Amino acid sequence: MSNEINPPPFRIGQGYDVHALVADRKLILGGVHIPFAKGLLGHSDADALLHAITDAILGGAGLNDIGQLFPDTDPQYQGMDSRILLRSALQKVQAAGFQVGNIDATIICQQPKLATYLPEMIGHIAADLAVTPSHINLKAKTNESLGHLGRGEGIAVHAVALLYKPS
Ligand SMILES: Nc1ccn([C@@H]2O[C@H](COP(=O)(O)O)[C@@H](O)[C@H]2O)c(=O)n1
Ligand SMILES: C[C@@]1(CO)OP(=O)(O)OP(=O)(O)OC[C@H]1O
Repeated sequence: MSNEINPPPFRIGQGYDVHALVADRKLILGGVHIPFAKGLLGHSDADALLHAITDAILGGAGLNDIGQLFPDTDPQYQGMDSRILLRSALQKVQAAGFQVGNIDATIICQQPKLATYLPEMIGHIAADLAVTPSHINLKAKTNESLGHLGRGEGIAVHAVALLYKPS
């Protein structure tokens, strides 16, 4: 039987984001303010973790990407809390008939150490995606001092999302 007539109930999505670390900005990841000498540069609050997850769920649903939905040329998104963008993306994903199954993400961050902040980030993401925290997994890795990420010039995030169509 053709997949077009009877598509599988599961879809995967992948997301990636990177932002530069600069002075005089707050470091916000997963909606958590992390005390550090630098923060991420961006049009919004530059929450690279939430942006990668937003792109993963949008990608899974075939809904383009965060920059197309929320352009960085639009003043309404300046300084925007990225949790609002994530919740807005979820509404679009749900309107397309999908729910979030689980999320797995890796934050590539030479400094600061993030492990103690991950549970709070998971709580925010779970609440915003209307799932329990057991559906969200986050990992932090250094870049072993290699390259621009290893020199602490920025933070990057890779995320995958499993979406399903409720039967
Ligand atoms: N920003 C980070 C980076 C890493 N961690 C924790 O350290 C462990 C070892 O990281 P390596 O990159 O050296 O493999 C990692 O598994 C995390 O638990 C962290 O908390 N914050
Ligand atoms: C979130 C948006 C919108 O404010 O801007 P930035 O904070 O610069 O982040 P980016 O990861 O470049 O993604 C898309 C944007 O349009």
